[in-house]
This record gives sequence, C-alpha cells and structure tokens, in this order.
Amino acid sequence: MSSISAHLKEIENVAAGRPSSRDGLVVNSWLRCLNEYRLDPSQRGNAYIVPGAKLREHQQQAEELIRISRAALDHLYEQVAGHNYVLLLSDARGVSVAHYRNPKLDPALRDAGLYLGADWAEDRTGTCAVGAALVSRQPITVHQDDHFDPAHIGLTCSAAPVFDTLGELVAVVDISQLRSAVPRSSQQLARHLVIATARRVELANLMSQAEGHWLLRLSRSPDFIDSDPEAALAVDGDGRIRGMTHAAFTALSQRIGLTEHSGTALIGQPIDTLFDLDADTLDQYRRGQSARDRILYAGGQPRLFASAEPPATRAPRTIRRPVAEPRADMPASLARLTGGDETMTRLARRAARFAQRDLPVLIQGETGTGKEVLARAVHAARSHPGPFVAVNCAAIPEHLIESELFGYAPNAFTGAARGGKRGLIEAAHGGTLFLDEIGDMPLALQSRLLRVLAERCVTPVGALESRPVAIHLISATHAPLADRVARGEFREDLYYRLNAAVLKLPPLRERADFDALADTILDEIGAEHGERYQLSRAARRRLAAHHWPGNVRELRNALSVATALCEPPTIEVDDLPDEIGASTGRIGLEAQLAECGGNVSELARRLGVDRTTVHRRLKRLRTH
Ligand SMILES: Nc1ncnc2c1ncn2[C@@H]1O[C@H](COP(=O)(O)OP(=O)(O)OP(=O)(O)O)[C@@H](O)[C@H]1O
Repeated sequence: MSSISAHLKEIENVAAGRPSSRDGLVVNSWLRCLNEYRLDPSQRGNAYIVPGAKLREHQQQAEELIRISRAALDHLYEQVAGHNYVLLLSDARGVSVAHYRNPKLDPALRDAGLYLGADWAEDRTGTCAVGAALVSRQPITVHQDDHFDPAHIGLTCSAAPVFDTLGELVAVVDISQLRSAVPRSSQQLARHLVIATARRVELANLMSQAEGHWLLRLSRSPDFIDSDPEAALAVDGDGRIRGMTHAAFTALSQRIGLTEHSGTALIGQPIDTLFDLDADTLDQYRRGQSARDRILYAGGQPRLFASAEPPATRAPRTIRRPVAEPRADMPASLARLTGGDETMTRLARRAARFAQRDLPVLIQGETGTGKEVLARAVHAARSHPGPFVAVNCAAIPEHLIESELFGYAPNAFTGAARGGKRGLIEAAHGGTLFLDEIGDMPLALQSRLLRVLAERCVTPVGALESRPVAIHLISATHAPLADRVARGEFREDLYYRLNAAVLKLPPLRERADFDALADTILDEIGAEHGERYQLSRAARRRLAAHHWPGNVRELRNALSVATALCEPPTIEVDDLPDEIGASTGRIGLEAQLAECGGNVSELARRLGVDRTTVHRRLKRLRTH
C-alpha cells in the first residue's frame, strides 16, 4: 500500500491525464470523483451508516430482492466466511440492505462501513467497489489504494451488479476484507465469486418471474446448464421474449447489433429473430435430452447449448426496481400478508394504522386463518416493537393462568418458587402481549386484565405492590366474543374495551389470493429445504376446489406433505394428501361440471385428467 502522500500524488497524475497502471474502471471512477462529484482526496470521510428508520425503509423496498437472493448469498458466504470476508448486498442506491459477517468483528466492521446500512454511493464515499459497480454497471475489484478516499485504503472489495429481468440495475453483491496482506491479483477469485453469485441471483429472479413462461437456459457447454447456466431467457407461449438475465442481454444484443443499453429492445421480440427456434419447437430442448439434441442453431449454425423448462403456473413475482417511495401506509410485515385479496388488503391497511396507536387490538378469525401471524405482523410494524409474548389462554390450565400471566411474589403460595416469578405480562413490558383465545380466559382474570389495561400496572399474585407495565395488547378469538358476553361468560366492560380496534381475518375459502398465498408458502417451504417447488396446473386446481376448513394452517400442512412426496420441482395431484381430493367428490364434481356447462371435455381439461377418467368418476360417484 502506498503512503497517503503517494496516493494523493497518483490521483493528481491521473487528474492531469498521465498514464496509469491502475484498472481502467478504477481510473474512470477517480476521474468522476474529481470532475463530477468534486471530492477532495485529501479530506478523509468516515464511513456513513444510514439511520435505523432509513435503513428499514431501504430494506422494505428491497424485501423481495433479499428473499430471492438468499440462497445464492448463503452459498457465497459459506465459501468465503473462513477467509474473513464480509458479504454485503446493496440496493441500487448503494445502501447495504443485507450483510453476512462474523459478529465478533462488528465494531471494526461498523467503523469501516462494512455493515448493514452503510451507504457506499460513489458520489458520497469516492471510489469503492459498490459505488463503482453501480455507476459502471460492471463487476470490479477495488483493492486498498484503488479507493479514492484515504480513509478506506485498508479495505479490499470486489463487487458485481445484479440486473432485473428487464435489464435495470437493482443491486450489488460485494465481498470485502478489512485488511489484506496480499496483492490485488489475489482478489481474482473473489471477483469470480461475486460475478457467479450475481448471475445466480438473476437466474433465481428470472425463475420466479418466468413462472407463466418457458425458461430457456443457455450455455456454451452442456455441463451445469440446468443448475448454473451462463444466461437465461423467459419466453411466453407465443414465442416472445419476456425477460432475461444480464448475460443474455449482453450476448444477444451484441448478436443483433444492439448496444448493451438498448438491450431492452429485445423484450417482446420473437425468439425466432435470434435462434432457429419458436414456441412450438421449445419443447425439443427440455431437460433429459442428450447434449447433442440440445444444440441451439441460429441461421443454420450451431451456437449454444439450450435447456428449456415449460411454464409453471404460479403468478409472476420478481425483483423490481423499487418505486421512489415505499407504500407509506403499509409496512412490509403487513404487506406480506396479502397477495391481492381485497379484504386482506383492507385489513392490512387497517392493521398498519392500529400499529401506530396504543390501542388494544382484537383479531377475529376461524381457526388457522393466521391470527398469530397477523399479531406478529402488527407487532413488527410498530416503530419500537420490543418483545412479543404469546399466551394461548385455552392451552394453559385454568389454575395456572393467573400465575403465568401475573407472576407471583416470593413465597406467595406453597409450591411456588422461593424467589417469586415474573409473569408474562411483565415479560411483555415495552412490547406486545398476544392473548390467543381470550374468550377462554376465566372471568376473575378478565377483571384483573381490565385493571392492567386501565391502570397500566400489574400486581403479582400475593404481592402488595403493583408494578408499572407498558404493553400493547393484541387478543384473538375464533368465535365472536359477543356470544360469550350474552351467555355471561365474558365481561361486558372488557369486551367493549377490546372490541374497538377489530381485525377480522377472512376464511381461506373466501380469499381471492389463494394462488399467491399457496406460492408464498411453497417459497417458504422451499427456502427451508433449499429447493424450488411449483404446483402443476391440475394440482393447483385441485387445491383451489378444496373447502379448507382448517384454513391457512391446513393449506400449509397439505403443501408440506406434497413437497415431501413430490419429485421436485413440480407437485402433481398425486402428491397432495388424500383429504384434498375429497372435495372433488360427487357434489364438487357435479358443481364443477355445471360450471363447465356440462361439457365433460372442458372439465377434464380443468382437472388435468382425460375425459374417460371424468366419465368413470362421475359414473362411480352417481351410482354410490
Ligand atoms: N399469510 C400467511 N403466510 C404464510 N403462512 C401463514 C400465513 N398465515 C398463516 N400462516 C400459517 O398458517 C398456520 C396457522 O397460523 P396461525 O397460528 O397464525 O393461525 P391462528 O388463526 O392463530 O390459529 P389458531 O386459531 O389455531 O390459534 C401457521 O403455520 C402459519 O405459519
């Protein structure tokens, strides 16, 4: 590493237009720092970490990006963690929205800006890997005194940009070390790793987005084409290009004489303008063909190897460049709950408003509709959430509820722990107490709970003094509390106190976002298993026809079973638990037949079976 004065001298030389042995991307960045951003290399600027609220805003906007990138980033970090690298995922504005690091190094990492929330925009921090990758749209290594600002010349950083399926730069993957004793060339491998990771993130994003389309993977060699292709395209049923990874933009736009920036002109083009291939011949390139049969031709010449995956049926979801402002009324934790169902969206909006207030919230919904999930989302949407303590009033024996909730004073009763015990209400101090099945709370305790809400203090069993508590109460019930009030089982005064801010979760059978919800759950299960799952059309139809008495819980269980039984990635009807088929019994089948205007062929198509199967089933069901 050169001394600071030598560093400044070198920048001066570059500014004067003298030749430099530095990487051209670094030199260009230095020139931007000097000429465009008017930065002064002799002024050291400390790393800048954005404030917490701002970071949350960046993270909310990047939520989908973070989710889709997770598997690729986990894999990268596994490879580099042993070499003291920090991994940062930055958004398109240069702010780190995810990081992987050794927490023992936190103070040094925070000081150096290798941390969550660090802002590495080039016009603020001078030449750095994240900032330069964002501006140049190229992978780059910025090693030690490649950095413009002397404050950062201990660091070595390699970064690669990530583009969305329409060619917009949406993120940067960076790995950095606080210190490196070795020369710049040692970062070659780091650079390759971030490039490969950015490519995998783009592919994961394209796969997620391309689910209504064919996915065409391309490579110069048939090896690894299915797992790690060099480039990939989404092609719709009419043979038009709908999206692609960045490598595909670069390779294909050059082929037809477009510059990289006009690569978006490829979107919407028929695939046969690029290859000897159309919607009808894509099928020939499906997985399982020999390498020789997967050679893709253009103008009669062999060009690349291809692997085509047919359209899946889930709704498209993708990393999109965030709009300037997030939905201010809808924190991410709540936005995630709705896949577009109107009732759910309205409910999430209402919940977002309650989260800003100190009101007891009551959640109503049939069993398994996601009452606890909603309670946690309201909690997470608060500006200072604190602890979340969940208590199921129906699950704790009546004689224990009181001491569990309120705690007890030392020696309060025989058998109690000598030193007394802090109750769950106190454990929720500064956060949220979630009382599930509040209708099952014994009457005597209801009055004590009312006191806690009114006086904001709690008196442990056997204690003389009360202690102040600040809690947000969220309660939940599967049956309307009014019925219990009418039967004298629930205190009317508590009921009125709880019944002001009510969130009513719809049963699953009434939700219009069934498909999106099933996909979200499949993604979650897939992330746990490091797999990707999708529903075949027929399986999706079968699920949608089920009545779902157990609501989202039942759906989640059914999908867990199906993912265990299926041959990944596709879940077929046979992989679904038997009960799911039950709703296609006689009534269900007749109703669906009526929906198809009595047309058996149409019904067979809907169910993904052939006509004879429908006839056979109808006959069997009608004669039983
Ligand atoms: N929006 C959602 N996305 C993904 N999974 C969900 C969602 N809502 C609920 N679930 C899943 O459904 C199951 C039931 O959710 P939860 O426990 O919140 O329901 P509940 O209404 O509180 O149930 P109960 O009435 O039995 O107390 C859980 O496995 C949860 O992870």
